[in-house]
Amino acid sequence: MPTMSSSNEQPRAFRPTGPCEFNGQPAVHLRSPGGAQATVLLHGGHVVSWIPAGAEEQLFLSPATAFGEGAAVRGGVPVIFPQFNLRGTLPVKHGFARNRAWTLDQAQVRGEHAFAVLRLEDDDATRAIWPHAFALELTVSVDAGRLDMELAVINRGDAPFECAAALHTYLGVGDVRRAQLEGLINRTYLDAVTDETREQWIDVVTVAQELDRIYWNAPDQLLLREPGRRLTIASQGFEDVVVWNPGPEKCATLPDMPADGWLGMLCVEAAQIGTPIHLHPGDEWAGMQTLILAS
Ligand SMILES: O=P(O)(O)OC[C@H]1O[C@H](O)[C@H](O)[C@@H](O)[C@@H]1O
Repeated sequence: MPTMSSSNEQPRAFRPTGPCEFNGQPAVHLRSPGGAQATVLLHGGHVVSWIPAGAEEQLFLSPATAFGEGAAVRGGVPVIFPQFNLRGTLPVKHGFARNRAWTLDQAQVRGEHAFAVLRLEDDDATRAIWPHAFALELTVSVDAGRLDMELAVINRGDAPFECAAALHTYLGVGDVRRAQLEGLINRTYLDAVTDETREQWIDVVTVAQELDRIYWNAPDQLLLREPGRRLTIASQGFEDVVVWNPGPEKCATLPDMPADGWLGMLCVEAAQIGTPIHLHPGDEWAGMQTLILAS
């Protein structure tokens, strides 16, 4: 059941950097000295809002999403770990990181940035379905027109493990049918709708119906264009990019989306799927996605 906003929440326009509540859930708010803001739920280590300085909300968050224990929030930036979709042995789609309570390590303003570090470690419940000792560290930072999200995976155990990871970013758009994603030309992708491997022959990806693609070894910089907006989507460490929109028919079957919700979103996900992350005991892997709004 979706929970409603609690009336004693501080209006977002005045929230400083530090712990807060978002829709009744524990969260951390970031505010840079220049006025850029982001909000991250402790549940899932889930970025639910990013407002660059002097601009509007850039992320999509479904008005019908559930919040709270066990929920997978629809929108924002779900953290996908240790499995992407059902591509692996776990029975849980997209793994368990998005469904669990993370802890807040720190939230600070430093120079022009405001940043927070959140952490998730293995426990009895995670080891019951994935028998490895791990830590995830998510660092979220805002500065002017820029959002950086870095996900680190650490092997805390005494045996190697393999995993996948992704930052499943839901970008908000005015009308997805008028949005263009540029930069994927000549890349090979798996079309997950038809289960076929294809080549991207033109430079622009547009959405008119369900679109679900994993681009392998994607470039580290893409551009989202729509009327009045240019947003650069950069990544480091993540080799793949997933582009997803449910389209009208699939959207109508999603209980946590309004029927026309697909028009207002485009997922551009920084992902490590094709070549699994392989970590020896004590090793660490990190990947970053950066969003930059052109002024
Ligand atoms: O509904 P969810 O479990 O959040 O998954 C939402 C979507 O995530 C990714 O983008 C996958 O490529 C899609 O196949 C999936 O439908």
